[in-house]
Amino acid sequence: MKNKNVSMAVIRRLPKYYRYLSELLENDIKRISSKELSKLTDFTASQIRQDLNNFGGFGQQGYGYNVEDLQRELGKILGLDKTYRAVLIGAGNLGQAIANYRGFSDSGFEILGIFDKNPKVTGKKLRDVEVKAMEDMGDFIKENDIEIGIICTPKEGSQEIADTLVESGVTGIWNFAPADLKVPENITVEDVHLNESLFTLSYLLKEKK
Ligand SMILES: NC(=O)c1ccc[n+]([C@@H]2O[C@H](COP(=O)([O-])OP(=O)(O)OC[C@H]3O[C@@H](n4cnc5c(N)ncnc54)[C@H](O)[C@@H]3O)[C@@H](O)[C@H]2O)c1
Repeated sequence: MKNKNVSMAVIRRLPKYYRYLSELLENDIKRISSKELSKLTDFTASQIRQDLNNFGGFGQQGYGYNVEDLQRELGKILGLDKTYRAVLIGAGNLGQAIANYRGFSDSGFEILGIFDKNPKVTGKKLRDVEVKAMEDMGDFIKENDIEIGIICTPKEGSQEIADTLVESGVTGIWNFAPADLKVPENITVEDVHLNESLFTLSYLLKEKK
């Protein structure tokens, strides 16, 4: 599969293709042209063909794409054909919402451990997972072969949490804290900065007036 040096812009479009293809499959639609996929996704047909060609191309001239094959292959490209073992830190409003959402575990992201520094929160259960004290996190990560850390704490303390995650063997961080974490090169951080997204909306609304 020729997926070396694929740009981040392409990678960021793949989940959207995957989502629409999954919906098509649910609706029992067996094939789709890049033109039809373009109408759904708002990407141009040539963009779609170019994007998919990065990975070897899956369409056939005059036929389009086989929805099931393409969805499965994109799933593999996105790494969704395996399960991921994760811990979540910060069992507050956001942490609880994420831990309670079944969609993530259905996609193969299993939250096996939840940690919080507040003793009033530790001992409580979120979807059968007991919230543990931060002191227990390092050993838990090592013993349970955890790959992903989900940070749902305030900015303060988030860098120290990231450091502990990395020292303990985590290789991916899903970061909801409004902080730019410093991590070694071999560690992948995906930030979800909800406020920044909201401020972009605010800008775009202002520009329309
Ligand atoms: N709640 C949302 O919808 C939302 C929206 C946008 C951004 N965020 C961001 O997500 C983060 C969490 O927000 P929230 O609303 O869930 O906050 P919250 O105050 O409800 O929960 C934070 C939890 O983290 C724990 N915590 C704090 N510092 C810690 C540390 N150093 N180690 C371990 N645990 C620690 C607290 O005890 C608490 O249980 C914040 O950074 C916030 O900016 C949340």
